[in-house]
Amino acid sequence: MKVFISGNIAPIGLKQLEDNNISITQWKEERQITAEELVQACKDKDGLISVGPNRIDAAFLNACKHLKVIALHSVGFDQVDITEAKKLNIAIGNTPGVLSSATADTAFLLMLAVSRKAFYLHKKIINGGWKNYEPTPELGIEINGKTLGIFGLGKIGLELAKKCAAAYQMKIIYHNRSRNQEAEKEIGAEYVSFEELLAQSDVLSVHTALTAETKDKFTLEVFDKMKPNAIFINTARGGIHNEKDLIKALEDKVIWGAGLDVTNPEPMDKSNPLLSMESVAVLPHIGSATEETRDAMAKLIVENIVAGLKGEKLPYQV
Ligand SMILES: NC(=O)c1ccc[n+]([C@@H]2O[C@H](COP(=O)([O-])OP(=O)(O)OC[C@H]3O[C@@H](n4cnc5c(N)ncnc54)[C@H](O)[C@@H]3O)[C@@H](O)[C@H]2O)c1
Ligand SMILES: O=C(O)[C@H](O)CO
Repeated sequence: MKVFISGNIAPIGLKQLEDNNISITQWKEERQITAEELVQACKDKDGLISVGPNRIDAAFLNACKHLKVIALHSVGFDQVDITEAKKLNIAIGNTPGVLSSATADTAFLLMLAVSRKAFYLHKKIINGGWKNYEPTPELGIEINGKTLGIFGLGKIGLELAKKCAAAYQMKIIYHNRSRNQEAEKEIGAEYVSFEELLAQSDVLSVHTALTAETKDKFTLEVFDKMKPNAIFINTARGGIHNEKDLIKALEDKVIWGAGLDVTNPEPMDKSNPLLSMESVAVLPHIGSATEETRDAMAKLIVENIVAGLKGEKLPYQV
């Protein structure tokens, strides 16, 4: 059985694939593989491990109908045409759960970094701007005891809510497609309408998938309904907020700050105005990027690939 890997996965995953007698070919270049190159690379393969944003759209799936399984190196699957894959009987697997804590940590890190203007002040030191100790004009705001609003209280949202309730006694409110009884019982999370979420959150963190419903959900009109001292955090997908509107909302002080692990497009251009704003922190999509989590993701990917190549139901099937 032959598998193509379109990027890097943890070495433990490569070893486990070899232990299962799976022959692997891997994309080693620094640049992202193109759509044409991906089709070409998958021509004689039985499975694909898709790392990064390669579009697994109808064109790709129809050009590679022979694939038995595609294991995503992600929990998100907005890059995949699931309906078409189902029609063509190609199993799609993802990596739920194992990355929830690491990704919630990234949201937590951004929340604190924004609240104290940490990335901006770090750059200020590099640029020789730290002259002496004095009350700084760049004051932060505190998180302790404030209200955290979660948009999309699934696995990652719940991890963040638990961390914020425990560490900072934050009040947790959330808006979701359905009620999350576990969160309501465990941390007293309160279900609110989307409008209430906007009106009450001091920190609003996005954790839904990118779908037709959530695409461009956060526009200027929406930011306008938030508190002027609110912090907006997005570690889900860059397409969920409208970037032009977010820039305008920050420039006009409609909201206080923003922390982003995801942007639209990715990579973000280094001239982007968000990168020079005081109360903004941006990371290059590192939500799950810890050694422990990447090892755990690789193990799930191997389980999905091995099952898919045998024609069995994937343990983590989308
Ligand atoms: N930055 C990163 O590296 C990183 C890492 C992991 C996941 N992610 C992103 O985070 C997303 C969430 O991951 P998860 O494991 O928590 O998924 P999940 O499915 O457990 O949670 C998503 C939640 O959003 C809710 N939801 C979906 N559409 C909604 C809508 N229109 N309105 C309200 N609620 C809605 C769902 O009901 C669910 O509770 C992924 O889809 C992925 O895009 C990013
Ligand atoms: O969805 C995910 O798991 C991350 O964003 C990695 O792509």
